[in-house]
Amino acid sequence: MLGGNFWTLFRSPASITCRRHLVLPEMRGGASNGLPKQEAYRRSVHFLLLSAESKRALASGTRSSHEGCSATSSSPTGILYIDINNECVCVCVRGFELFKQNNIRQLCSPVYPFICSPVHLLTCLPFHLLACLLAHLFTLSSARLFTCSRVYPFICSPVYPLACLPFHLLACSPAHLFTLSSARLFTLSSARLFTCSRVYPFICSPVYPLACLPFHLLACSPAHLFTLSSAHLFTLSSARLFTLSSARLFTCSPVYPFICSPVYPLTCLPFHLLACLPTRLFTLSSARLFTCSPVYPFICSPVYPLACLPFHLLACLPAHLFTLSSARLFTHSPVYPFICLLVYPPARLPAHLFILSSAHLVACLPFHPLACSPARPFTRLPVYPLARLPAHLFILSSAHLVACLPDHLHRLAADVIPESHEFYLLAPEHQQYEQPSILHGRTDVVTVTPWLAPVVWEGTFNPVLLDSIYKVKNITVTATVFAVGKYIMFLKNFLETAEQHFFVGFKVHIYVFTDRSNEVPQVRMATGRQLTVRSVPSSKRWQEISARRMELIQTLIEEQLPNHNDYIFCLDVDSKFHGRWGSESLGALVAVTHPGYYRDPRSRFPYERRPASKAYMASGEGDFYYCGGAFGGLLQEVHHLAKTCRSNFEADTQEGIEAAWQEESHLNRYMWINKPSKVLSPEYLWQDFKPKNPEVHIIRFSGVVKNYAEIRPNT
Ligand SMILES: CC(=O)N[C@H]1[C@@H](OP(=O)(O)OP(=O)(O)OC[C@H]2O[C@@H](n3ccc(=O)[nH]c3=O)[C@H](O)[C@@H]2O)O[C@H](CO)[C@H](O)[C@@H]1O
Ligand SMILES: [Mn+2]
Repeated sequence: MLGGNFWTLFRSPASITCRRHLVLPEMRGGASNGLPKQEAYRRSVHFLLLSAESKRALASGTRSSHEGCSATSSSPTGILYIDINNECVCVCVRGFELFKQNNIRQLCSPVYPFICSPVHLLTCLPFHLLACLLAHLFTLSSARLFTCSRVYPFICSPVYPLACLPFHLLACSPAHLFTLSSARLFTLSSARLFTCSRVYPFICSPVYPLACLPFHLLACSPAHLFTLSSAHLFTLSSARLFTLSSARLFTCSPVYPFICSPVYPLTCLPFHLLACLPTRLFTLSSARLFTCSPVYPFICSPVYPLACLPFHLLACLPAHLFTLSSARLFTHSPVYPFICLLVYPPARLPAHLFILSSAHLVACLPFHPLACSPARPFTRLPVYPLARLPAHLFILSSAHLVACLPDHLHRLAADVIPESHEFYLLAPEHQQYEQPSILHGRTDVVTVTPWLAPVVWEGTFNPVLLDSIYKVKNITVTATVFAVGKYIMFLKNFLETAEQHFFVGFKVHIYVFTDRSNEVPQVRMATGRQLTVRSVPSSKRWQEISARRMELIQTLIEEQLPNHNDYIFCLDVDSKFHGRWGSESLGALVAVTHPGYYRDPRSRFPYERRPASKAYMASGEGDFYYCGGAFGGLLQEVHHLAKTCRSNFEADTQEGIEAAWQEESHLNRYMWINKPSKVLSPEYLWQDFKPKNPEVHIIRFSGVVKNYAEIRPNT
């Protein structure tokens, strides 16, 4: 038997070749294949730990004979097994072949599944993912760290101070792993150990390109430490160090003081950060962190394999997070949906964010409101003991594994539960505009609601600034307008004035719903603006036409407007634009105060007052009276509104009741419960017949005077 410390087997070629147990296929051939034993050994570079049972299955597919034996056997693929105290070491001469075997997963030892697992072949995934698999995780957490010395000698061996970071080593991406086990490990053990520093030969060796080393090693290297420390370490060190290091201190090798030392808690800290290879790190620290290129090429670049793991960086430092979010969030790169999207699918949030939430996310709150939201379960996670990384990785496993594969990224995007983008008001860096004041401004009107939604009046916003903020978001603003029956006559004016005033310079898509498609006027539209005509049935009752809009808006959003990050406004056609209606009106849920009632007490509001109706508003209830002729917001918000109003309207119809002002009544009820995030002043829907009040400095949109009897199908 090989005895307790398997490491001795690999420690030097000499020690290997003199052991009968390790008989490699080439060695069997002896002189016939002309390979010196040492060379044969070097080629037997991939080793796996298999259970005896797995070994049997792999070797022959039979259940015969080998259990507990110390003999060797080989498969046609040149795999050789050695039993060590009932653990089986599999030495694979042609490792890649072995890894390519389809059935390898079943053949893998539960003791060390991740070595044989095909998931390793995901080349750009770093150790987390390797470590993430449930099986691995358990292996790592339960068995390895403390008990594995015999089974996995090179981890546990005192010769190998990385004992404190077992999975780091293992974690090396497949390429690394192979490299390590094949080229490096043995090379190292043979070549480096003698020539390099006694303490950590293979790190210190200039022969060893650090670029190929797993970052852990970087993290461990005193030399790197200094390099890294300038930018990161001190930043990182402040809060966590002592807590985190506590667990380590006992287990770490004195050979590696800086791992164990409370001074160097990076062992337990986000080594992801350190994971950047030296060149990257410089890139990071010099170019990125401070300059915050909006493009963030190093993340997206295929040259940068960590591209798949931006969240590590996110997770590491609030600074990064901010940096990243400021760079990313408005670019919405499809390459990086899960970063760029403002809303993480809660279940797929980078686990680090979960884990670090107690420490980090609070700092990031404004940028990651959802991540921090008390509504999200992960925020209730207890403070994560970072020192216990296996558990940490366990959480990772549920979230990451899927999320990291490039082809899953797009799927992720589709899974997003969209929510408000309003937190991400990212202005261009050098935007010049007039200094704002919190002392001077409109005093004749109220500019904020009791729930702190802005009320948009002329003089309360900077249009240039707002446009620059929303331009970079590359949004499309949809507008719906209904022109059924004779109302088609209003359409031309509506469209022409929209060209002049409605979101000029933005992508605008106007949907016209009409029963008279052939009468839709030809209106020249600017680049980026388009018109779509949809046919709708006419009706004998104007009330029905008006109310049915909710249903059609709901359907439109469901069928045609999948991008939930865009905005929509639903407008009356019998109106014209007279002044700017632009980005200042954007918000998650936007309502316009009715020009006829904004000076009135709520008792005078024409809410639906019959309790039988689902639009019922009791006396003493209600904020403002909002008009049915203009409302909007994020697609998802408006969708919810339209769906709700439609179903309430239809429920009323079932009960034989029609609200006082049809869908407008339902809208008001809805807005009472779902407070609009932005309220537009009556500037945004005036009525031509009404003289302008002094507080109204500009009329932006206004209902034309019309003869109801003439244009409506019924009166
Ligand atoms: C300015 C304002 O807030 N207006 C609202 C108000 O009355 P209005 O008097 O403004 O209602 P309205 O006659 O303009 O009808 C609302 C809209 O429905 C469409 N339509 C209506 C009738 C018709 O035969 N063909 C047609 O296309 C058209 O887009 C019109 O703009 O109360 C209505 C209650 O139902 C709606 O809530 C309106 O939005
Ligand atoms: Mn109208």
